[in-house]
Amino acid sequence: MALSSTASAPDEAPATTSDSSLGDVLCEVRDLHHRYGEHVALAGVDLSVRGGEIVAVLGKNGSGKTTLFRLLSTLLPIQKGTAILDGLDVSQHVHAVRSRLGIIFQSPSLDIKLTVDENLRCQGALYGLSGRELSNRCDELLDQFALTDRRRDLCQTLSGGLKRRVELAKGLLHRPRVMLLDEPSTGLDPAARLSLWEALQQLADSGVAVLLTTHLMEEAAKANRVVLMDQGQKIADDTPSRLRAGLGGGVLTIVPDDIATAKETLQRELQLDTQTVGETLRTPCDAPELVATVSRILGDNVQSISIGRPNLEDVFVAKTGKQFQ
Ligand SMILES: Nc1ncnc2c1ncn2[C@@H]1O[C@H](COP(=O)(O)OP(=O)(O)OP(=O)(O)O)[C@@H](O)[C@H]1O
Repeated sequence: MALSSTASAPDEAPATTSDSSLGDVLCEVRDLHHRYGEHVALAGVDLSVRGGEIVAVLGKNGSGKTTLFRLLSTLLPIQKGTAILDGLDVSQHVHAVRSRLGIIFQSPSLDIKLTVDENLRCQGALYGLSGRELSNRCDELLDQFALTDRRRDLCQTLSGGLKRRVELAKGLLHRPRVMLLDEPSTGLDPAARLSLWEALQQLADSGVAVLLTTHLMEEAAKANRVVLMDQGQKIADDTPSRLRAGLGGGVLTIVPDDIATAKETLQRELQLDTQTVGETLRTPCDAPELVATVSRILGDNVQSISIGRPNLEDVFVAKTGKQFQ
């Protein structure tokens, strides 16, 4: 069994964008509600994203993330509340809002029977670009996303990561001020995710407001700010490090052989409440001596015990009393 009281590997890059380096608020949502019939999908959400900022909306399946995006992208009418994009009221300026918005939805939007170039050109034409302007813009984006040498390849021959980069380039052709990405990492391997995040950071550095949804903790932890959603409501909104620091103290992580028995033993013997997270039991812990006590109580039924910093999953559990997964 491994015992450790050192901090676990950090799950996030620190939020590096200081407030002074951010631009104007380009996306603002106030008291946004949405119902599908009797079902409440959004119950009064407030949210803002400034130019240069990457904000991750993190929530379990069904928490309302996609609904929020559909409203912002004018695909659903706003029933109650307001959404302002680049100074324009979304419910009143549908076409102007669309021209300022880049969107990447969960489902792929590329025509895989066309080349990379052809996909970009079709998109450009939809936004009224043509001639030299369109050619120059395609060249610029292909270069930015390291796609120039693949421009004549059919999209069906590209890897998942490359396809996502083409989608990003496509979404950026018309120079949107706000970029919405719904679960952008879906289906990507770790290397492709890394490359996608580099591209997102470049975007933010160029002044674009980036708003993305995710249900991946490690992805949200890379954003400048995380908005935690649960059952159509915002339950937290801060930088990843401040959210984690807000919990204070550390978190005890136990990897038992038999998780159910260990949970029951800790409750019975120590009155210790633990949350099951994957194959582990986790609980807030400010007393390092608890490691030895838990080890003694669980005996052979434990592979490792460690104390580390809280992660965003711990924040979610603390705010909602529910497990994230
Ligand atoms: N067209 C619809 N009709 C009825 N209910 C819907 C519809 N679309 C979504 N919902 C419900 O609204 C709630 C919010 O759904 P939404 O898709 O916005 O959540 P989400 O956080 O994006 O989930 P996921 O991570 O699974 O995409 C869920 O309870 C969902 O079942």
